[in-house]
Amino acid sequence: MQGALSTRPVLETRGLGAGYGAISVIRSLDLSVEPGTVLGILGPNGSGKTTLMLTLAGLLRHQGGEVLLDGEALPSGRASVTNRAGVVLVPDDRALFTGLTVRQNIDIARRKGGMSWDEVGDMFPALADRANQRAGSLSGGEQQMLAVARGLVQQPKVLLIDEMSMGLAPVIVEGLLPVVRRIADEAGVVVVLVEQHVQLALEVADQALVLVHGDAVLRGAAADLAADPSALEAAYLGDSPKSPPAAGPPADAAPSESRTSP
Ligand SMILES: Nc1ncnc2c1ncn2[C@@H]1O[C@H](COP(=O)(O)OP(=O)(O)OP(=O)(O)O)[C@@H](O)[C@H]1O
Repeated sequence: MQGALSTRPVLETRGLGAGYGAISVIRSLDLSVEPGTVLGILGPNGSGKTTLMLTLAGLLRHQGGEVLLDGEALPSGRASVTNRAGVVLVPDDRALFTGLTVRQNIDIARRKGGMSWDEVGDMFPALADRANQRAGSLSGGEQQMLAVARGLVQQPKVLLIDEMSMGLAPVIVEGLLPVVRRIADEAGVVVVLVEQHVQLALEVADQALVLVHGDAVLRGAAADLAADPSALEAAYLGDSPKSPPAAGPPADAAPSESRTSP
């Protein structure tokens, strides 16, 4: 995968299995992601994207295989150890302290060596302007910025962003995604981005994979995937050698024309 800073992967999974108790969702997933790479995780509803993120974050135990950070295996199902090692999740519900101000949300999360308030303000001017506003009174887009900023001040090596666009209009998402690119380019952070707006995700990502029923049915350079919407659509519909043809996802789960066409 592309990586401006080094060719040594920061994040790897080897034969990773994930799920819930007796339920297997992800089967034997291999990933290798280099510094400064944005990896887009795509796929229809229920395909295992959030399950993967929770497992990478240590919130779910592995069902098999391993997750490695800088070549060292992370313990299975140990969220605080994983977080301290540098894998930081921005959850889809954003999990902000809504009664606290923007600045307080940042200050609580900051780790030694993490981004300063001025650096946060440089990356998110809208947050700097609202330092003393309660997080609960921010707009959805501003709350998402705050959730990402709170992740950044934890000095992540890997930032897992689950559904940045949840509840947001595409135009707002379009404004947020360049920040994701900056995070990867300027800080060398690996960003793993789950995103329903396929085309927007492919514009910002270096690499992408499509999960369907827990299998990576299509993966490659984001630009290549964006250039071949029919392959992408076929992958969503389960029409792939690695995934037997299935009834297909619900109609609203398949990428719409506006999402897949370049
Ligand atoms: N706590 C749970 N217990 C059992 N099964 C679960 C649990 N959470 C999720 N699942 C199942 O795991 C599968 C994958 O769900 P997951 O949330 O990872 O999908 P997703 O790709 O993130 O979907 P979406 O795009 O709708 O958010 C689904 O079949 C879901 O029903």
